[in-house]
Amino acid sequence: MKFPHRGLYAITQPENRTINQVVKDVEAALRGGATVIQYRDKNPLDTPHLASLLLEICHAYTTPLLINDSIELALAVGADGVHLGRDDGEIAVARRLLGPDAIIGVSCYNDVEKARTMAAAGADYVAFGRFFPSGSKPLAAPAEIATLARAKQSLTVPIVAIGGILPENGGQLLAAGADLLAVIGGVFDHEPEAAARAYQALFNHQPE
Ligand SMILES: Cc1ncc(COP(=O)(O)OP(=O)(O)O)c(N)n1
Ligand SMILES: Cc1ncsc1CCOP(=O)(O)O
Ligand SMILES: [Mg+2]
Repeated sequence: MKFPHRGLYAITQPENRTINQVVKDVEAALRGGATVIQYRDKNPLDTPHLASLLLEICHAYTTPLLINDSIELALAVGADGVHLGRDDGEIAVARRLLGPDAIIGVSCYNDVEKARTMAAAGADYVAFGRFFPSGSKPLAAPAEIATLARAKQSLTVPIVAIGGILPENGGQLLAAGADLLAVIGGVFDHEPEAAARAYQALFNHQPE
């Protein structure tokens, strides 16, 4: 499955939720128009089981499911790809294990030079952030909105922005150069279908 060029990138929030609730919430986000789902679970209960359920529902909506942090889990469940941060493994290893069609995304924080290196190494998208204070990851280091504009000038892979993004503040990130908005709390701390629609509306106001 291809990584989209724009849209809402919804990331799961399984803490204090049942497996059924997470699946229902992800389906609601998909109904609302989420274009990518990432399974991110820092305190897993039954990770392969939940990941497989999410993969099934994502594919029913022809939407890719990426796995956060774990190349092994992505391989085990046949996910569409993986998201790697600075301590999560190498692009080359992910590519070798997951294959040429896998979507491999990387965190670049506030570092455009790193993003160029990662894109040259085969990353399918690069992510910058956090742009606004994030309740989901309070200690995430800040990134500057100007970084998005600099990234846009020198990168051809899609640019993802993350961190404290709401329908009210996402537009400025798109205007600065982000292609996708990655969101946890703004979608899953609310009714996810309506929340996803509110983000999707931002893309209707941006030039292609
Ligand atoms: C789309 C996207 N961007 C950034 C991150 C953060 O990755 P990382 O720095 O590895 O932090 P954790 O999410 O693992 O806490 C992400 N997950 N997704
Ligand atoms: C995983 C991650 N990396 C930087 S901020 C963040 C959390 C984003 O969640 P939220 O959209 O709730 O701020
Ligand atoms: Mg990580």
